[in-house]
Amino acid sequence: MKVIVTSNNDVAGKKAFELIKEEMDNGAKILGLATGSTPVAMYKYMVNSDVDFSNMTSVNLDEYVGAAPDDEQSYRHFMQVNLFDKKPFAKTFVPDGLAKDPEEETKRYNKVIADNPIDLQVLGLGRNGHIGFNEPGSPFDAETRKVPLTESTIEANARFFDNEEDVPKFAYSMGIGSILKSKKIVLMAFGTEKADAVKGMIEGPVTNECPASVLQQKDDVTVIVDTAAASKLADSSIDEKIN
Ligand SMILES: N[C@@H]1[C@@H](O)[C@H](O)[C@@H](COP(=O)(O)O)O[C@@H]1O
Repeated sequence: MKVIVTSNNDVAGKKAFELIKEEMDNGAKILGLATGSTPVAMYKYMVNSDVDFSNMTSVNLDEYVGAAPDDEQSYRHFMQVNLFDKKPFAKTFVPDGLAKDPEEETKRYNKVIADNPIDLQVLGLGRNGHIGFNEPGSPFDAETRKVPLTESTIEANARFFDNEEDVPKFAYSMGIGSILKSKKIVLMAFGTEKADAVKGMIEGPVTNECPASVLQQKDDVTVIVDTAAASKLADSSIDEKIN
């Protein structure tokens, strides 16, 4: 695990974009993408670059169950607005929040992941250490499935909805087992509210109580955090600082 601390999330987004570009120069064709506020700066750098993504495929981590693609809070909508509408990809996959049969949808999405092995997976981090929507307690070998969201995640994501009651209670999420199959991982986390999760992920025991801690066992993981999210880390955990 390589840990980079940046002065702010814009610098982090630029660094993550550069890592994507580097992988594309090395032949990467399939990106695993994430939503949330964390990757927004990275998408801005992608959109404002002269990089051509029209031969690329993307596979997103998750989607709210019940969210229509054009719902403003759906992750499909987020991806269209922040990236795909401005930088077209050849193919983009996001779980279908409106799927009638959850079991069929998870099977379909597992086939999408198997058919499109991810070269580089971008991740954010939940305040409780979740990745995708793999909440504490999630098995490390899980594939895509329908998962209940924890109170902490519902509360954290309420800022995107008019009322907390409107936050969906379930999501489709790529499982940790599938995430670990990607060749490389870039995880970003910003702000003091992520500092405990960042510490657990990097310095804590590997336990599914902090799902992201499993990344300690994977090669080729780059963690990019701002100074606030890094505030509880020991100096010895930090490999590089970028201002
Ligand atoms: N399912 C998403 C995750 O994919 C995201 O990484 C995380 C952090 O969100 P944010 O980046 O808005 O802090 O929580 C959400 O619940």
